[in-house]
Amino acid sequence: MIPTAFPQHRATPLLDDPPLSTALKAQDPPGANPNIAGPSSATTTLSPAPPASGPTDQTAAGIAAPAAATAAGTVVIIYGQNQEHIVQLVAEVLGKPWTTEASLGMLARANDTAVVGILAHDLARSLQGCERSSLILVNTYCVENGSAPEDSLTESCDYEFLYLRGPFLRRDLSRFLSLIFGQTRPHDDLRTKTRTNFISTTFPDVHAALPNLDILSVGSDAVEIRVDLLVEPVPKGWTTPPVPSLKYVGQQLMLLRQHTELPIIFTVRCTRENGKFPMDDPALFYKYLRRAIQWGVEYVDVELWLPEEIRRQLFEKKGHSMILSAFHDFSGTWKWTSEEAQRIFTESAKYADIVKMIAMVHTIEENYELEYFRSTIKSRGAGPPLSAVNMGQMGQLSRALNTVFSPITHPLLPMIAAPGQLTAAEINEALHIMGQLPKRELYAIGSFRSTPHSMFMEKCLNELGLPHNFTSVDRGPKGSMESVLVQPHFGGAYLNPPVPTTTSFIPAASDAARAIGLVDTIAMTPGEATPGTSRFIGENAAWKGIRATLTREYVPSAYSSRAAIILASSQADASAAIFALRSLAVGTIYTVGFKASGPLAAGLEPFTSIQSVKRVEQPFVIVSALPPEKSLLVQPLLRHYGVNGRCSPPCTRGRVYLDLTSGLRKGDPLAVATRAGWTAYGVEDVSAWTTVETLRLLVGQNVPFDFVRMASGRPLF
Ligand SMILES: O=C1C[C@@](O)(C(=O)O)C[C@@H](O)[C@@H]1O
Repeated sequence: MIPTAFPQHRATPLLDDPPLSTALKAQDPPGANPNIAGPSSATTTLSPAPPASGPTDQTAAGIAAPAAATAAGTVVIIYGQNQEHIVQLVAEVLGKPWTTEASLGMLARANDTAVVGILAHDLARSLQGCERSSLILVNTYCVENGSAPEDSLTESCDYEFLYLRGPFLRRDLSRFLSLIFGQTRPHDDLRTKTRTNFISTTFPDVHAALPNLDILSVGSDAVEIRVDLLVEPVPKGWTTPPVPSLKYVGQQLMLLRQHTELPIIFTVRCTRENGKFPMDDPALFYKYLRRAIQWGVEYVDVELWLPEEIRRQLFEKKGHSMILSAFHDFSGTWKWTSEEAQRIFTESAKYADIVKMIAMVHTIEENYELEYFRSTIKSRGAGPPLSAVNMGQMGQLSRALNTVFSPITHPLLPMIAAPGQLTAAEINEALHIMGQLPKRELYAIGSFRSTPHSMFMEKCLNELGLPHNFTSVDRGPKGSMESVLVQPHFGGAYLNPPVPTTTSFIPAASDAARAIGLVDTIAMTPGEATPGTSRFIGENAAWKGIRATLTREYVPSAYSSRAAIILASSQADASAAIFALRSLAVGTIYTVGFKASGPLAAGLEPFTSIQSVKRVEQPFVIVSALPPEKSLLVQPLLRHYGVNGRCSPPCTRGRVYLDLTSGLRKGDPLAVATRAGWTAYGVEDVSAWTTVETLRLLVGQNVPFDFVRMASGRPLF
């Protein structure tokens, strides 16, 4: 049983709000400038330069630069009868105004300032004589009654978003839009990891996977949906079709995507390569794989036997999806040392972001040959990374040695996807035995002793089959932390509360940690695995937790150039949030309760009087990092802007409230925010995302958000 883990948001009874003026007075920082920005400066403030460290850390985090514009073209949302709400929702998630048109001919030039909705029924007529290349057509379709869009409609569009109304809709939409517009690049993120795994799910129906999906995907960086293994239900007495229909596949994919934040790999495996898809019609493969790109799937598996023209076209049309070229040899006569192996790689690499080569073997030596082959590919330098493993019991060694997208299984799956597959824990155990993953002493330093959080960390280590020890130590008198860091097997730590970057025992700090001024994680520098001789780096995981929370239901560019307000009693409490907002290129950040100084201060304006509130445009985001006893003070602002705020840009309704306060608080700002129309998040979401990042920094493994959130003891939704 996983223990209850994180600080819980306590819903205390609503207290009366202090008036807005009292709230601001109470928070006036000493010496704050009373001449605060008027409306014009609020809207024309120069975009603050991103923090010096921004790009480096952002690249490492797989974060595409926040685009001010969504895409080079007008985003046209095609919607069904009585489904106009989806146009508004898309606009909200993109942070743009919207309109509906009866004809696209009216849109003279590419214009990315607004989202345009058009009824599906009007599309074909309206496209005639229209400059198609300046439009990005996204078909939206509600699958509520089990129906599916017309093929011809889907094919005339660039992308398609299938949806069900419900609690996941907005999140799923944000993920879809972020991917198709290149605003999140999960592949860039994964490329920086030393090892990556994906779980091959083998369910005939994704519904069966949902109850265990969180636990199934611990240790995975992506989830594979084996489309060829899906079995479409048919009425009694009917025969099951040889392949699941696109309609069924679309619904299954939508369901899976709604239940995991991990990137999805869309695989249609043919009969010759251990799959179920017949090979007599390559065009059918094209149809399914092309559709996966239109659906915004992160990775599309394209088999090498498919005609070159099909592979080329898919690669050319991949948008921001990544192509995984796949080759399997079941003959039992495969030779990694052959020229054929080199040729297969070269051919695969022509149209691939990752090349996957897999062969059935019968001797242990064939694993050594594979390792030699891997080294020859590495020595070629340029080209896509190689993911290569052997199948069969004799090939298991190669599954531990492969570092790029190792296919893994889990005991809760109905069957293994290929002979010899291992679990994430088995791979880690094997690596440990082979001396590739030495045991490390990890620490939680601060006020953690016997807290649920460190118990949860230990649980994760067990689940992942990692050999490390995890110890909680209270931060004691001066010098006590240094003594931990010099332990011979010290292998990393997380620190709560964080410590200033300037603290003497903190080793080198990452760019982000330096800009924020705080270190919350001490991790081994990438590529090092041996405790005792390793070098360490001070990191800040909190800002990534904040950013991940902020972008769950809005794409990064929704924040671009828009006003934000941060309330805190000190800059230290606000700095990770400032950094996260800067990484999203927000406009002016108004501060309440503290005055910023140093590198983070550029573009911040203290917000001090009631007049200032009246003159400032509607902020898109409010973050409160107030201590619990002052948490009440944010409520008047939430109410004021929730009801009275002037919108910018006009007609966009979205706004985000993030509450970073933990502990017994006064009032219930989250409830106030929700009632006033804000998309509200509490500290539990940020803590869960931060834990995901911390584990990744400390042990290089992915523990999905939903698993962490589930373990925090509160139902997810
Ligand atoms: O390509 C692969 C690898 C695999 O065949 C394996 O050997 O683990 C399993 C498949 O599901 C996946 O698509």
